[in-house]
Amino acid sequence: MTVRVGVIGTGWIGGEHIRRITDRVGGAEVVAVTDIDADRAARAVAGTGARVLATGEEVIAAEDVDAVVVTSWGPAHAESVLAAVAAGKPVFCEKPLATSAEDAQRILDAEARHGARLVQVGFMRRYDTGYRQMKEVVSAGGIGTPLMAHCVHRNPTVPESYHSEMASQDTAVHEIDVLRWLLDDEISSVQVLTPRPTGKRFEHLRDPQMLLFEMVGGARVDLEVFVNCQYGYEIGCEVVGEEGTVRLPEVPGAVVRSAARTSTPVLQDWVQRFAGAFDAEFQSWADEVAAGTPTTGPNAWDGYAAAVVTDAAVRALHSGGVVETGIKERPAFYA
Ligand SMILES: NC(=O)c1ccc[n+]([C@@H]2O[C@H](COP(=O)([O-])OP(=O)(O)OC[C@H]3O[C@@H](n4cnc5c(N)ncnc54)[C@H](O)[C@@H]3O)[C@@H](O)[C@H]2O)c1
Ligand SMILES: O[C@H]1[C@H](O)[C@@H](O)[C@H](O)[C@@H](O)[C@H]1O
Repeated sequence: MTVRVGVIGTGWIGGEHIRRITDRVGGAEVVAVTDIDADRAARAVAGTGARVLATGEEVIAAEDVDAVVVTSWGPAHAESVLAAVAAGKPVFCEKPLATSAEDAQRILDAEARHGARLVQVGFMRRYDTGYRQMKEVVSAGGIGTPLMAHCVHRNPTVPESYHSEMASQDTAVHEIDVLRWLLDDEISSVQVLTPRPTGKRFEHLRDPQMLLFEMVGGARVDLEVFVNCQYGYEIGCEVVGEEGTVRLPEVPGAVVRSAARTSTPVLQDWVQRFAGAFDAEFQSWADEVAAGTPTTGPNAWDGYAAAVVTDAAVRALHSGGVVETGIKERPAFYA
């Protein structure tokens, strides 16, 4: 079966995913798209045969749309996901699932009413080869009980529309998910430290930020989020255990020796860094949707748990104190 996909939001990543599904993912095709900027939607599907519809509701309701991809702005995600679940259609939603735990809870409630899981969240790092190697090591007990993790998330620059809360909601949310997955534990508290701000930022933005997490089991994590670092896109992660450490491998690049210097390239964006992970994520999603079973990727609970932590991080940013997340038990529905 070919999964016929409708896409809501055809900006940077929406366009990437449309090309991915069209050119690289087997067993799926894009048949309909929408964007509040209709011209952008038309450009995104030029030459593919997919049609442009006026609204997300029309995409979700279209009879030839088997499954929905939501790649609009974060605050718009929850409404589209809720509409797709109400229509009984599988839905892949880019991160974040929602920009508040309250909205994410509405999605958990909607799936419970539907009686089966329909939602996958775009936490693509779980499909990255390096993170997968780390997960294998940690799960096999290769470093003993994890005690600490040190993480770095740097972007060269961000647009003026990026605000201080997005350091948690849009950027740190990747580490929040991948740490829960790597350490197989939930996050119990968060504190946000604000070092001297870089001069190379828009005035309204607090950048960089340092997030300190405590896991329910007691492990501690530090995460540097620095989204105007200028020099490139860099992701680092090291888990320290009782018997050893495991570190995310560097992405290989050719070593150049010239003019009395040695150099290697630094990646510039998430497209370069995670291209392979996105391809694997979408192939897996398409295969599992075609099989008619709930997908095994990050689900609505993972999106909810991340939103609980980002809500706490936003409160922590404003208060400067340690904020408990109050995360509840994972329901059996998401076991
Ligand atoms: N997994 C990743 O690493 C990754 C990378 C980039 C972006 N993202 C996520 O993807 C989402 C989109 O990011 P982007 O960089 O493509 O942003 P973008 O601004 O380039 O694109 C968003 C598009 O959504 C459209 N849109 C907004 N609200 C809409 C609505 N209600 N209905 C239809 N269209 C709507 C906008 O017009 C725009 O074209 C964000 O949530 C972002 O966090 C994830
Ligand atoms: O939406 C993007 C994307 O998720 C990137 O992977 C992350 O590095 C950026 O900080 C974020 O703004």
